[in-house]
Amino acid sequence: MVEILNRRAADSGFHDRLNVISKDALKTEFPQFDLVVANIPYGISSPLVAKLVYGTKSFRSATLLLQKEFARRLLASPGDSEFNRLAVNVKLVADVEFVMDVSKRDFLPCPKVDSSVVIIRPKAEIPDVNLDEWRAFTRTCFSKKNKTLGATFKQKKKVIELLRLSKQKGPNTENFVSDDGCHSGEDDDDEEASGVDDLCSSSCSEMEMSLFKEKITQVLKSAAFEDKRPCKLSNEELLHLLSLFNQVGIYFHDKTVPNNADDAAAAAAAAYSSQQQFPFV
Ligand SMILES: C[S@@+](CC[C@H](N)C(=O)[O-])C[C@H]1O[C@@H](n2cnc3c(N)ncnc32)[C@H](O)[C@@H]1O
Repeated sequence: MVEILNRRAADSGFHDRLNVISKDALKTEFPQFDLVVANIPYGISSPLVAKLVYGTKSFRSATLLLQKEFARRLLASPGDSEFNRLAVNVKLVADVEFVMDVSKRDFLPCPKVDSSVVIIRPKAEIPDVNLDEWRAFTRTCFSKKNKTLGATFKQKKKVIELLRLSKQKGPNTENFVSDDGCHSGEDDDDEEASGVDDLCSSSCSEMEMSLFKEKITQVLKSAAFEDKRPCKLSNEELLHLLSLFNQVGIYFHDKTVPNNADDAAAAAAAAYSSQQQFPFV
């Protein structure tokens, strides 16, 4: 294809205006660009979209042919069954417009899946939020997207993780944890709790854990988030919740351990980010 393209450009007298880069799109640094128009391999949709919208290169728009289901997830709004972390993270920094569906029968040979064309346009202004922390926060919120936030943040593993991070990052840890609401020995019904006791004993006491858990619960209750599900929340609501956590010294960090396609996308782009000094994924 590269040869044909170069030959056609030469035949039309445009050869000196065409630079074909034949490299892995995920591993290669893009030159400065304005427009993307691409029929991409569907297997790299997530990391490629992440690289485009979270990269440092500012561009006008990307018109992409995507697998229909992936396009629906990008376009989904809170409350839609397809709404997930991918949509949340992309919508924070870009607008996505649906253009058209393309039937698999329009291709020869006929592929297994239908496609859709979308246009992604980076937002002129993005919210003032630490984007690494945002990604870690949405990973936590959407780890069980149909669970309530109260249930998600009650998980022992998550409480320990956040407590340790807050102790590292917080300006004055002692002030974060009040003496109220201590219920040491509380039974935790968290299925992820096993295997974290060592982690806890090495870094924090059961008492600290209980108090910190209570602090998390208070944040969730203060703005009526406890019974809400992440898949129904707008980005404004999620940003508000993150700021409430930060206000009481609770911070999130990015583990970049992929356990599904979206996490893999974020991790791939994060790896790219760290190599290329991108500000965030
Ligand atoms: C859906 S086809 C589109 C081909 C052509 N652009 C077209 O529209 O007919 C996707 C193309 O991307 C190439 N490809 C796959 N993975 C890639 C990657 N990581 N970086 C760059 N190109 C890749 C494939 O070899 C394939 O030629």
